[in-house]
Amino acid sequence: MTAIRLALVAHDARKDELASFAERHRVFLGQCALFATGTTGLRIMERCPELDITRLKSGPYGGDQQIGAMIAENAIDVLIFFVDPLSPLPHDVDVKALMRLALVYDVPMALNRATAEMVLAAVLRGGKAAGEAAG
Ligand SMILES: O=C(CO)COP(=O)(O)O
Repeated sequence: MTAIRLALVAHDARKDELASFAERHRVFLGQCALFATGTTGLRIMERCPELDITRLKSGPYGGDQQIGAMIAENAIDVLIFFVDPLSPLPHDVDVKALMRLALVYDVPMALNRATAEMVLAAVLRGGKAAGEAAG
């Protein structure tokens, strides 16, 4: 089976939550091809050093756009993006652009932990969330 290409992104206030999520699912994540924005990737690797994560630029410096471009190139199957809804962000337009491309290309996109748990459960069961959309 081809590895699921999973993008992981979190805003600062949600990075601990995403690192804990990654830790809980570290066995499954170990079977995925993982991509993350710079600081998010670092935080996950601190908790789960065995995970092989391709780290892109930090979000405000183009990391969100890099992941968006990967989605447009059909190189991401699932986006997990723990968003902070309570803080203003200097790169809000990049965040919106990333979400927009996930919508345009119908890539499963989890914006909080509850949804991410459901998406991973669906991926484990197979089906569209498992990357068939990339077909
Ligand atoms: O800003 C981000 C998402 O919008 C994430 O970037 P970092 O993982 O580098 O903090």
